[in-house]
Amino acid sequence: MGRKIEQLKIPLINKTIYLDNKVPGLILDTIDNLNLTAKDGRKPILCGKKRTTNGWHLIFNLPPGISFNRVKRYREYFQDAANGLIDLTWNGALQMTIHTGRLPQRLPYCWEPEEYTKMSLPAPVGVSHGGPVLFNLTDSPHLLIAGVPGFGKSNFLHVLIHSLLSKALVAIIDLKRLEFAYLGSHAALARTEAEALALMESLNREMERRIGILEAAGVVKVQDYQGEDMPYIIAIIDELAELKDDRTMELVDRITRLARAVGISVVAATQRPSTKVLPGDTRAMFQARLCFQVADELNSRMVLGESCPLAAHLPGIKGRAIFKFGIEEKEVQTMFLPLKQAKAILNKNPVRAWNYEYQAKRLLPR
Ligand SMILES: Nc1ncnc2c1ncn2[C@@H]1O[C@H](COP(=O)(O)OP(=O)(O)OP(=O)(O)O)[C@@H](O)[C@H]1O
Repeated sequence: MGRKIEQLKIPLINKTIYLDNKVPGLILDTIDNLNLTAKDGRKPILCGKKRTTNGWHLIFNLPPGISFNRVKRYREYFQDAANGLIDLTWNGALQMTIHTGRLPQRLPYCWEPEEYTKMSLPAPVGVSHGGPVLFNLTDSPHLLIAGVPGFGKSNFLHVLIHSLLSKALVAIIDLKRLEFAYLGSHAALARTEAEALALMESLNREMERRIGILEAAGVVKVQDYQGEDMPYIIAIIDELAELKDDRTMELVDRITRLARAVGISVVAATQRPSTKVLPGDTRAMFQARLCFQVADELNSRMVLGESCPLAAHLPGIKGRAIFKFGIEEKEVQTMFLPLKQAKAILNKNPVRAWNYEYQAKRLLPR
């Protein structure tokens, strides 16, 4: 994990809750009340407990007849009882990590990609109860962002773009036309349906070209290719629901299915995560999900998966979201990058112009 974000030192605002001695007892009461017992009447046995900087860590032995999956189904009840977020893992015993500290309500933008030398394309998400959260975009190339208006989707896109500009080419579909205009000379911008289609077509051509080159070189992914410079490309779509053209959506689907190996990622944001906006098959290609406040549990489950209603119960704090990557779900506070600061950063530090000039012709006829 990088030093820069760790240095921010997550303030634990509500220490009275986090110091609450009653949490292990409340979890045991919940086990009783849920009647979480095997057929022979045996219950999970608490065999270890310790305080952490951020809450509690409890270890349970499960008797035969109670599976880890069965306990996981009751996670919401344990969270309500402990008034915190709970991670459940299994390593021969049930590990229950309870986060009862509170996250900061605002986290200023602070990012140095050079510190993450082991990741080819590090993307910052924010901080969780466990510390900084970031992921390697090349491991999980596509990211879906959702949430009702006004809680931080666009701000997160600015954070992501600024964090990646020095390492990747960025193409943006912004049919709302205003939000990303200031990036006009740093990224390929598509602001009409026709430009969005042209952008997706050229990304598709670039994908095919790269697949051909890798095939001829006998390598399976861009990271292993030693020939011509093939920068990572991030295609950002702000408000997926605005893309009405079937052909554009077909190309989005094709790129999410085939572009992983050739260094092209799609990051799509939407207020409306329904299957009409994003069909199930395409949705499955987005392995990383970031969900800000949503209207109800149904919407949360649509974005984060059947078992995750958490985004419907987020506190009404701007920038607060649930990040899901693989089986991990984390409540995060995302970084805040006001537009004025974003512009100032660009003016001070014109990024990657050489690469942009070289590749832009392929990305978008301007
Ligand atoms: N991470 C954050 N930390 C603190 N405040 C934030 C954060 N993200 C957004 N905000 C605040 O919330 C406001 C709305 O954010 P943003 O425009 O990103 O929301 P949105 O979900 O994209 O809404 P829309 O769908 O209408 O574009 C911002 O103007 C800013 O004041």
